[in-house]
Amino acid sequence: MTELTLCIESQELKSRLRAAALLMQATVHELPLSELITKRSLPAHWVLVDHGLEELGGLIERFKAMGRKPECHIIRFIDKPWQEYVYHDIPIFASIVRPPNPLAAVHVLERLIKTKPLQFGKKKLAVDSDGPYAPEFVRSKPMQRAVAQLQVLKQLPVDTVLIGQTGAGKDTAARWLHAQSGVKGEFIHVNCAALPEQLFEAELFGVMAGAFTGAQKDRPGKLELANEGTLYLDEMDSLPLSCQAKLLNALQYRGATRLGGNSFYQSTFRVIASTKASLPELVKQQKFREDLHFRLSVSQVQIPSLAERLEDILPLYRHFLSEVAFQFRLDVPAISTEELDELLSKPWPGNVRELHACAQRHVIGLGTPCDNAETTSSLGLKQRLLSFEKAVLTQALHAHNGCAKSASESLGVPLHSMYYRMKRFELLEKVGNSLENITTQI
Ligand SMILES: Nc1ncnc2c1ncn2[C@@H]1O[C@H](COP(=O)(O)OP(=O)(O)OP(=O)(O)O)[C@@H](O)[C@H]1O
Repeated sequence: MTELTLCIESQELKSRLRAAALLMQATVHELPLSELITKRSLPAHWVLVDHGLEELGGLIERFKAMGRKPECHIIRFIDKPWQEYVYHDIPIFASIVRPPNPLAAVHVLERLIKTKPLQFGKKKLAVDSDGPYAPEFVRSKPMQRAVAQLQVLKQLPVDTVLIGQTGAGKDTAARWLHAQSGVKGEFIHVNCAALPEQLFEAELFGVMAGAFTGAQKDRPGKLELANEGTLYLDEMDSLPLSCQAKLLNALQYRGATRLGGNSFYQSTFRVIASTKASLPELVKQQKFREDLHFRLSVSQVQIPSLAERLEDILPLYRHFLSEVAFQFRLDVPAISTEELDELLSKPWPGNVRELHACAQRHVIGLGTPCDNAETTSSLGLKQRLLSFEKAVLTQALHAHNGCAKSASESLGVPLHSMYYRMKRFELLEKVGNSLENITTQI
């Protein structure tokens, strides 16, 4: 049975957590923080606190002095996401935003408690990682400028153009704006570069049954689907001129007529467009309509390239390492000084996307930032498959607390074959079990 000790000051939060514990059928103890700090032995289970870090200082010191993995795990409730992100050296298991009701509390607590065997003693502690613009990742001036603009624009649903290199985070920014603006409707993504010219009208404006051969049913267009939401026109700079004229009309009147239809429908949506190239430059080259450029560019945000965000590279990289390690149930690798230098000196033409891929390779053992990507990608198919196999096995073993039998069943491989593979990849030690331990668990 799960045991929770509540060291909670806020009465409101306390009653929510009591109700959550009831729903989870967990046993609850209550204790003021001062008593917890001076208690002879710490409770060997989950301790829920809502204090500031300063107030928690005594408890943290006590954990540190113990010099070993404590049996007691602290979950700290905070007011705002990103108040703290990752704790590398203090033994707080997780910081989570105060759940708004008991059901939400059950949800987060159960999730945390389930991940305990995996996260315990590891550095992946972030739970409330619901935003790409945590102060942690926005230390560079150009990114601070971009985020300040996005913060304003999330409250003003004006049409917006996001300008930036490939992989810099335009899509991320568009989705963030949509999520933060609190609109009722959906986020509808249209990749202008992948949309054949002949299908443009059908896709954007919709189709009535019988409009052309094969149109058996009425189909709404993206404009209709985006009603009360966001229409994200990705790679807007790739849209052919003929389509630009049709789009301009639809944006001007915020509506269209389905192909084969007679009636004009209206739709209320915000347009966010992304472009790699400068629209005024394309206008000069007569590749982009000036009127459409003016129509869209009510506001513009330049998303900086990673090379302009040197201060953000390390926090982002660390975050990706933790995220990927968590995903594959692998250890978070340490970063050497050479690797740090390399991370800061690479040109990163693929921007954040490339950084993420680099962290993936690092975690699954396919290369460090010091290896150049060509060397890594020139690894043979066999070697890459072996690496993937190792990651899958490790993940299954962690998910089953090191029990080879359960892991082999979940993967659908015979037990003897599981052992063979575990030995081959030296996983017996990695999951913290000797062969004998694992055998006795069978
Ligand atoms: N600030 C950020 N924090 C965390 N991850 C990010 C951030 N910005 C971008 N990413 C990640 O980088 C990758 C590329 O980002 P995204 O798709 O937003 O770029 P893009 O500019 O739209 O790229 P493209 O022009 O190629 O479509 C994604 O995996 C995204 O999750």
